[in-house]
Amino acid sequence: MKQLIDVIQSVRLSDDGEALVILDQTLLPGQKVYEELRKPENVWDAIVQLKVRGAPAIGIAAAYGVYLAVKHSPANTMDEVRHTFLKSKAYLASSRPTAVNLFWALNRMEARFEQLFNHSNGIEAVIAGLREEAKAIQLEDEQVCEAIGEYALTLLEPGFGILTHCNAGTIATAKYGTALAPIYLGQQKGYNFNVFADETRPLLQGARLTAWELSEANVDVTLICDNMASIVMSEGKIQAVLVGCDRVAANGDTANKIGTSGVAILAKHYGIPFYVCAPTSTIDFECQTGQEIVIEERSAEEITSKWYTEPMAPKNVKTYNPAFDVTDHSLITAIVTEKGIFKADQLHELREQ
Ligand SMILES: CSC[C@@H](O)[C@@H](O)C(=O)COP(=O)(O)O
Repeated sequence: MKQLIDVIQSVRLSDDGEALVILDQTLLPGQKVYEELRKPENVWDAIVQLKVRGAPAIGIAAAYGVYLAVKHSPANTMDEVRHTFLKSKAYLASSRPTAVNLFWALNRMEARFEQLFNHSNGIEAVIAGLREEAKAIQLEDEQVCEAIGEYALTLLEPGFGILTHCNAGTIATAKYGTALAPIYLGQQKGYNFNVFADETRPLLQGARLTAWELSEANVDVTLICDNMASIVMSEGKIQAVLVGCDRVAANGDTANKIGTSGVAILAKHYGIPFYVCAPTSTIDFECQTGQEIVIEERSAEEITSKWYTEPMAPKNVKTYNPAFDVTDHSLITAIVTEKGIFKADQLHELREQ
């Protein structure tokens, strides 16, 4: 029988290569709507609105975005093509600031572009090469997530209660997810995990996406409000915390969805291991500590009125809506990558590889 991870693809190129097809994550779990995006403006907008979200999925979308910009451009000369490429790259890079995969994927596309530009047999060859590179980023992400899942599974035992925050599942990546990858792989082996999903205020990625993904996949999942994590931990229901992340600094500090650092502090208090699952493309060795990570701030409306039929806060009340927070490396038991499991102070080994 086909599993959810085999049938849901949140980002892919259309069969004719003319558009990026995304699953609109803002409409889940109510509606499963796929949208075709042809222009960089559409891709930019989909990333800003979180129609496509999750660090690896954003990177894949942006990679296809620059390919589509060149493909649909009226450029006639190689210099015009280069101008189009660089303009759309800079534009897509401005969509969200925190997830390093966005910049990583765009830089990789640029390196390929320069190669093609210097050795190319014309515009069509550049377009074909960019398409190939974006597809490679997507396929590699699938393999990378599977490897993360296999490594993370070695840290877990059948029957474990697992707490997760936000959504680092199959829809946030090419396939499998990062933090949810070991849960899918464990399910295939009959591990029978009990997963607790934090609802993840204010945009409810845990309630709308993780709870949806896991229940569609027949994983035992229990939805809790963010402020219930402490009680479920104190009741002995959680044996491990698994989260994804948007950027890992060289010292192991980790930016992930707002609320993650609070979960890590609780896990430390209750003596529960806290694992961050991330592809090595999420490690930013240019960034020395978490203090250097730019944290996206989003609109007040996400806190005051979204999801409610009437505004839930006084008009004009001051708000603060950081989309991510940084978990100090001292709270992280290990970082699970496709190349193995690392303590924060071992990350430099990956830099040397
Ligand atoms: C594999 S997804 C990893 C992270 O991007 C994820 O945990 C997260 O925080 C996503 O935030 P979002 O704002 O929903 O894009």
